[in-house]
Amino acid sequence: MTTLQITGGEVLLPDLSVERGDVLVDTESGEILAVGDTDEGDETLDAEGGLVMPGLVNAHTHVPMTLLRGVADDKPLETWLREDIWPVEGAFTADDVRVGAELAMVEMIRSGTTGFADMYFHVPEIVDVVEEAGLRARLGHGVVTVGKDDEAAQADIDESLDVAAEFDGAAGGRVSTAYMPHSLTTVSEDELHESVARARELGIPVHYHGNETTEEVDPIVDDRGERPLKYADDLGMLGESDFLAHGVHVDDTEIELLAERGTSVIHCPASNMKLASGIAPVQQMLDAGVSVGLGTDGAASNNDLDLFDEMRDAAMVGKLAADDASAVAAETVVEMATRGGADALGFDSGRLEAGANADVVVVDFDAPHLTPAHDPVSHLAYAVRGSDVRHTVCDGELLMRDREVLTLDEAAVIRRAAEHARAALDRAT
Ligand SMILES: N[C@@H](CCSC[C@H]1O[C@@H](n2cnc3c(=O)[nH]cnc32)[C@H](O)[C@@H]1O)C(=O)O
Ligand SMILES: [Zn+2]
Repeated sequence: MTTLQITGGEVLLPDLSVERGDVLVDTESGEILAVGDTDEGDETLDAEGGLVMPGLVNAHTHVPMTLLRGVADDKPLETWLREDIWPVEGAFTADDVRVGAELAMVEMIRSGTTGFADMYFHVPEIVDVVEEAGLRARLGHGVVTVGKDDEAAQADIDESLDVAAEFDGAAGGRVSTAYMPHSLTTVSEDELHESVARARELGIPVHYHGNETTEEVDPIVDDRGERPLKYADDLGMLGESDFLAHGVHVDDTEIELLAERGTSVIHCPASNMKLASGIAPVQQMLDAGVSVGLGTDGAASNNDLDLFDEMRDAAMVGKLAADDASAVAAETVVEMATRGGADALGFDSGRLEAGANADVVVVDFDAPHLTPAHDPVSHLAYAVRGSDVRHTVCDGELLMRDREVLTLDEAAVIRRAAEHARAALDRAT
């Protein structure tokens, strides 16, 4: 056994109290051995002046979309997807996806994210990059069958189920998978019915965009005379390990259903604001017992992958939505970005506790915008930025030390990403 002691800082404990202490990690098994007063490690990581906390979990994103950052702003979802995003994505090669994923992973490591869920295509490339970057991820191939002939639609579904079966447990267990139909309107009822049953046979969770906009919800209600999540429930898509992104336009009956079924909702406040999709009733969902994680969604609708930003957005817009300044409090968003997301994705992470995965980051509190540090949890929600992260550890492996990314060549990744983005845009237009 080789051990790493993260030492000299304050530690954020699972009850969100903060104490001076160390975290001892088994770098081989990738587990936390002890928190608080620990033995010395074979190696040490200096956390002086910092807060040691669980790595953040970005529970809904599309990593290769970093290449589309700033490509199409200030448009609503449907127009944005059909006019701008899907045409360029159609020109993406497997290599573009790899390069976009690399850029996203550098960005996530730098801003304290150690785990994420991703829906995209060319998933084998994304698996490769996760393996190299050292992060933890639940990955899937997004299925869109609307506008495709039967053969192409079936091929898309088969590919999603095949990659999910093939890569579950890859990268030494850091990669897990899910079946990912894009949404309840971009895949037909028969297709969902049949494919979700196949996902159940494989024992893999289902992840999709749910109740994101009124343009998506209204036609379902008009055509079927029932709420979208009742429809999803009938299709078997509200299991305990399933998780849906957005949940913006959900009514009381749907909130109750989510709580009863134990299905998680991944709140993506920045994307919902930017595309003017609406404001998710997060406090209401939490009060009803729904488990909620936090996601950035893709970089083209955010426009970054900084979960500290997302925590602040969630707290701010949550108060506005509830017309109550005490709604979606600092502790709540910190929970959502750590344990909430980890639980939604089935990661044994998101808390600093012996036995949990050693997914740990150190935030440098020695900065003017973080002074005075009366309440570290308040700072995490409202004042810390991704660039304040000093060290990032995932599965016991050091991914960034003193703001230097160790697993990917940052300068080369940035250069390649800029080149690939330009070339893909040229091909698409
Ligand atoms: N196999 C599909 C690809 C789906 S991947 C997942 C898709 O979700 C899209 N996407 C990104 N953000 C959002 C969102 O907020 N709502 C709905 N779709 C999104 C993204 O652009 C990507 O095309 C195909 O052949 O088109
Ligand atoms: Zn999305």
